[in-house]
Amino acid sequence: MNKVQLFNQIQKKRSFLCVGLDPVMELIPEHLLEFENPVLEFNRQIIDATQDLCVAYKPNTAFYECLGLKGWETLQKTKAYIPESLFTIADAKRGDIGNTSNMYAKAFLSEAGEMNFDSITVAPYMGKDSVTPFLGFQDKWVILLALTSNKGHEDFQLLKHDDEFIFEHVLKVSSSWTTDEQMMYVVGATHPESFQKIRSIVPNHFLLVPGVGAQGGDLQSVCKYGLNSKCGLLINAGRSIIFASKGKDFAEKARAEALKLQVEMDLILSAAGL
Ligand SMILES: O=C(O)c1cc(=O)[nH]c(=O)n1[C@@H]1O[C@H](COP(=O)(O)O)[C@@H](O)[C@H]1O
Repeated sequence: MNKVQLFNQIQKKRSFLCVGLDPVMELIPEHLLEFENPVLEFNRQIIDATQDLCVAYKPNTAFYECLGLKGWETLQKTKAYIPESLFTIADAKRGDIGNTSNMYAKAFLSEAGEMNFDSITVAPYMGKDSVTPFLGFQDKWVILLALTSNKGHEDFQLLKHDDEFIFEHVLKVSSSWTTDEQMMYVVGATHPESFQKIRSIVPNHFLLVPGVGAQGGDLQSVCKYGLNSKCGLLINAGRSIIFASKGKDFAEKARAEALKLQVEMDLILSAAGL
């Protein structure tokens, strides 16, 4: 999916919500355990209940990899179940020497492959040749970690280099590797104070913003400086939506949580004239 198509979906749905599909076997409602593949059934029902309220889904591959072969199959079938009009993110946080990155890119982005995601999260630590192999696919995206939502972001991302933070340096340097039609950045919702600076470095890029909901991030504060003329934000919420209830009403409750965010997003878009 290209940038114009993504923005069109945002305007059509009045939403820039990304639902995080990070299922945990222990939290799957009991009545689903009778299905041959409870995790897949869980994901399907979450997708059915939320797809008109969001523009993207982000399965984090760790939640599937830990289930072995069956997990990979579940990831593939989940991806295949997501309607084509929604943007898909393989949250795999890859990045390695060039020829290895090339294989990761094929695995997750290739149209001929089994996954065929629109995008993949990538760690910048190994530099340009570890990232560029992911850029060789038309209308597919790299989502590079910039300022992450976790406590450990302080350990490296906030070190200074030439009087700027390392994460700012990552934004400056990596944004010259390709255009804002192929690169997005991860910025945690837990750092609302950083969005003004980030927008001065990358005014036009989409930002994937995890951390709203379970991690305590606030939508309004992120949007204050994060929003740009093409919206430029995908706000991810995982647990607060998919585990809103552990009962038979889990899909209904997930929808209610997604709806709350979508209604807020509609107002934000309208106030910005989008
Ligand atoms: O790349 C990510 O998506 C990511 C980056 C980051 O800085 N923080 C972060 O929480 N994430 C992911 O975003 C999701 C957050 O999920 P919830 O905290 O359940 O909403 C998880 O899949 C995390 O791995």
